[in-house]
Amino acid sequence: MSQPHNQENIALELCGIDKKFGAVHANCNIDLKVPAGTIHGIIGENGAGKSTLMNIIYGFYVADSGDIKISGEVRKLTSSKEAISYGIGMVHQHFMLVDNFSVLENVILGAEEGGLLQPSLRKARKELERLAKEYQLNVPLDALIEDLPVGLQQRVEILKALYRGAKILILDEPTGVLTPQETDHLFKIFDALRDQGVTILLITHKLREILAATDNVSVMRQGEMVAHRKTADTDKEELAELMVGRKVRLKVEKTEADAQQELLSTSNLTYTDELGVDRLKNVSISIKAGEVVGIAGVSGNGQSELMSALAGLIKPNSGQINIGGTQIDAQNPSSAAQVRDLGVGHIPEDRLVMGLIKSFSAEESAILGYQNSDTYNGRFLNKPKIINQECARLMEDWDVRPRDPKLRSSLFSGGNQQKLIIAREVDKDPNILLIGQPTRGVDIGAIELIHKRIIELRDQGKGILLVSVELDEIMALSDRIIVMFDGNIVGEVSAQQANEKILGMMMANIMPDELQSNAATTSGEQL
Ligand SMILES: Nc1ncnc2c1ncn2[C@@H]1O[C@H](COP(=O)(O)OP(=O)(O)OP(=O)(O)O)[C@@H](O)[C@H]1O
Repeated sequence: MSQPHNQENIALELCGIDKKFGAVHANCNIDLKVPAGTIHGIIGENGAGKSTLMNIIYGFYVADSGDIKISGEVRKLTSSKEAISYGIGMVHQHFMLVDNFSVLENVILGAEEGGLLQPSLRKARKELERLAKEYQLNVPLDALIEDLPVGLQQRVEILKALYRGAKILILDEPTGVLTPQETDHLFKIFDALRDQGVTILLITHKLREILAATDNVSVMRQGEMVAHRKTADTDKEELAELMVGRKVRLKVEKTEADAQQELLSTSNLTYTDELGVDRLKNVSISIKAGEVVGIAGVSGNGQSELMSALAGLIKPNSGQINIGGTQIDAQNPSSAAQVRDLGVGHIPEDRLVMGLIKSFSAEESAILGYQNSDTYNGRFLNKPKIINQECARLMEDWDVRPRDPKLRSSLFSGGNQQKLIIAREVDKDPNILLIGQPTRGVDIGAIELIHKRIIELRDQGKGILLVSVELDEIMALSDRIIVMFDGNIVGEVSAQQANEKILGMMMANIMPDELQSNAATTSGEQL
């Protein structure tokens, strides 16, 4: 696994980095060389040790052994402050910004003497305007963070790192929350940074992005660095196999759907949020047994509110929801528990906010929402042995790693948390599954499993509503695709009709020529 490079041009070198968390050997004797002014991808299954390694480089964790060299010099990095002083910056998966501060205040916060005093702010503004221009990082400097879309919040994080002098920038899953357009822009920013000699370490599960954006790629598996490749010399199939240690089916195999009776429908559902914004405008949909209905749209166009309304989590202003023949009074909707009783399983979009409780053990998270059922409760006390056994069974069935029901939910990697949540919901044998972003931050082996299981559920006659920002995923799994824009359903296409161009245009509320002729049959009322 040699990595030949001219020593003088190495921005970052890791020699024998080792880190254990109790029995978990998260990083085993890792060697890595990253040439200056390159974009270096780090890939690996969930739990392979990527975030741990990046956190060591960023001084957030201290390695048990091994050396970190920055521009050829061994540096002790025992805090993020030290790492920043050596020119290392990190943009985390979950942003670390103060919501009710402006962009400018966030960038300067803690970065220089004088803090938020006027002279410092003036100086910072000038510097930020320069950086924004140089790297296509335009952000309104006086806007509050809470008013910015996630794509712009991410730019603030990048600006923050550059403002502190970052020459090596680590980005952990930066595109998970971005629209395709925002992702394209991010890659342009990467190119501009590379042109100025900045070195980028990019962690992503999306092999398409690795191939599009990086110069080199290194693969981790079970704590070890198992391969290095020049990006130009490899392809998706090889990288997937290196990550997982076996051949991975990248294509979803499915036969044509055999849609049966209607299981769920809405008519003219409307919802206005607490700020008075109309999020759902007369949304009418139908889901039948044995089909996957995908909802495509740039995030923020009503998909999340539709899922929440169907799951009984928000109260629509008007309209009807019918689940399995039971008419629900949408103004006084059943609680989430009652919706569940009608056979609806819900895999929420944000697993850390609504899917599980981070401080709970896996076995506690594995019964969330069902904790009051007789299965888990005796007459007076709950049944700890049953709860433990059930969680162990789900872990085995869905390959949740590590198989430790007692481990805190927050200590599982994102993909393993996701498998646990899906396992919990599917295990209750619902007729209808509302699935939000099923593979966000999930590795390729787990995606293969999750996709396969979703199609199996469809073939068993379940009705599935799928919301995903990943167009590839929507196209691979759905039998029908509904597109939402500004709270409206703007059209529907079949799996056969759909392609990225058509969906992209509909997501921008432009009716593609191909669909003009049958536009009349795709309005919300007919769905
Ligand atoms: N603070 C911690 N305490 C205990 N175990 C931990 C801790 N942080 C990580 N781990 C474990 O170390 C291993 C590596 O985790 P890490 O988060 O580095 O993987 P990853 O490759 O980044 O995964 P993902 O792609 O899901 O983000 C996992 O088994 C994880 O459960």
